[in-house]
Amino acid sequence: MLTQLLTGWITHQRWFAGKGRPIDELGIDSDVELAPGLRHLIISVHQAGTHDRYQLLLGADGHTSGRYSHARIGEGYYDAAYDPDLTGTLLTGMADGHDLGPLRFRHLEGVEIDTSLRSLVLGAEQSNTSLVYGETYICKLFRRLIPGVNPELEIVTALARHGAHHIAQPYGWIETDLDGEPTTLAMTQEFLATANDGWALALASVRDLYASFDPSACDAGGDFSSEAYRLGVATAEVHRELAAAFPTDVMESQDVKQMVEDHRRRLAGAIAEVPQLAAYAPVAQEAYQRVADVVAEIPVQRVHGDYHLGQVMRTTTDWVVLDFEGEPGQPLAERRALSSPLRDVAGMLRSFDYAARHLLADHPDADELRPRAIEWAELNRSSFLAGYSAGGGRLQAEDAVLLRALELVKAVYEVTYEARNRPAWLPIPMAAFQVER
Ligand SMILES: Nc1ncnc2c1ncn2[C@@H]1O[C@H](COP(=O)(O)OP(=O)(O)O)[C@@H](O)[C@H]1O
Ligand SMILES: O=P(O)(O)O[C@H]1O[C@H](CO)[C@@H](O[C@H]2O[C@H](CO)[C@@H](O)[C@H](O)[C@H]2O)[C@H](O)[C@H]1O
Repeated sequence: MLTQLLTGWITHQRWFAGKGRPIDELGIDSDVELAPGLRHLIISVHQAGTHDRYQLLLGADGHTSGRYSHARIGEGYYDAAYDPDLTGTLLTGMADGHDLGPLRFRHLEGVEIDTSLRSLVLGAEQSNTSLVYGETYICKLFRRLIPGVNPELEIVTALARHGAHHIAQPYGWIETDLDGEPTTLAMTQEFLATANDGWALALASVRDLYASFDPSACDAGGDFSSEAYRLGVATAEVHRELAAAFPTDVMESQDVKQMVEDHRRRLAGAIAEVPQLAAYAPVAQEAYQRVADVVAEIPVQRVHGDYHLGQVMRTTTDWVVLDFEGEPGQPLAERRALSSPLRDVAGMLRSFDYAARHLLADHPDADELRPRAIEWAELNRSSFLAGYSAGGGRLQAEDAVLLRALELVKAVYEVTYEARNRPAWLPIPMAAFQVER
């Protein structure tokens, strides 16, 4: 029976959020035939008081004669995201803009989608599954479904309408209604075939520095600081475009204090999960208290929300910002709430620290290299900030208190993220509390 097969299979998927807990019940909420041999399923998973929904492209084995054994779900069925003979149906649907039962396929006005391209699943499985069509489109299938328009779709379509150029152009999307709300199932964007992601570029620079005999970060061959500066400029431009495309506001003193309270609560939650963090709690508490004491108001707007080097790509001409979804796992309302753009600035500053430190973990000369790693991070942090200011981003002397606190807020988030996903990386965010700024 299909639900039994799915129950056994889903717990092994990278994107399944309920790992380690038994499934009480799995049901099929929606089952739509997209093409012969291809069904679109929305599955409900009930586990000890939680209810999550996931989507799946279900292929019938008869169609493939077992060619997609790596995507096998069980006798007779496989995950058809891996079958390029079937995934063209998604492009055709978006190109036509038709409805299929409860599913709505849409494209942006004026966009023509090439339906002849074949897909490949991008790299390793993440929280979502991305299909790359030829070298032209990337279609992200959101696996775990949260009712509401996905912030990534909402933001990039609004920015595209405003003529923004630091984004991958959106082309189309698929949606349905969940709990009475239009809910994004997938979105298709321009695939940046020749671009490199910021994390890979930064690591190349750090490796180069470690290998070189130059005494300082700025003299090393693979200097990244001019790129960090350009990234700062691009970030300021994206913030300006977000402020033009969405409402803005000013957070008054009472709300600033409320925000500080929320950060304190999150810190307490993180300590409950990762007790070693307790030793550094006073550092964060002090930074938060300074915000409550001296910051009277904060300009707020839509922001990226989970900004780091893995979310930016360098094309031949400029930096492009991806994945405006906010922090995965946070409720949609929180991810869409207005925030200080310094939150993104703080996120990227943390990312320079990550890039500098993560290669130290297994390095035989870690103690010798540590000062150079710190120097690399400081150089790129200051270049990024200089670029952000030059690009028109608000960064005044009095913003230092808020920026410091937001960096520690991000480090607290990273502590729980690493404890859950990559415990060996935990020392990287922990080090953020040991640096005096
Ligand atoms: N438009 C794009 N063009 C080229 N590569 C992309 C594009 N979007 C995403 N990628 C690649 O996929 C990776 C993960 O993308 P992302 O949107 O951050 O997914 P996730 O939400 O799973 O983290 C990026 O680091 C990048 O390498
Ligand atoms: O890219 P995602 O939306 O999945 O973001 C999550 O995973 C990130 C790691 O892939 C994580 O980022 C942290 O590690 C990065 C290096 O791998 C580093 O550059 C970031 O600064 C650091 O926060 C992110 O926090 C998490 O939400």
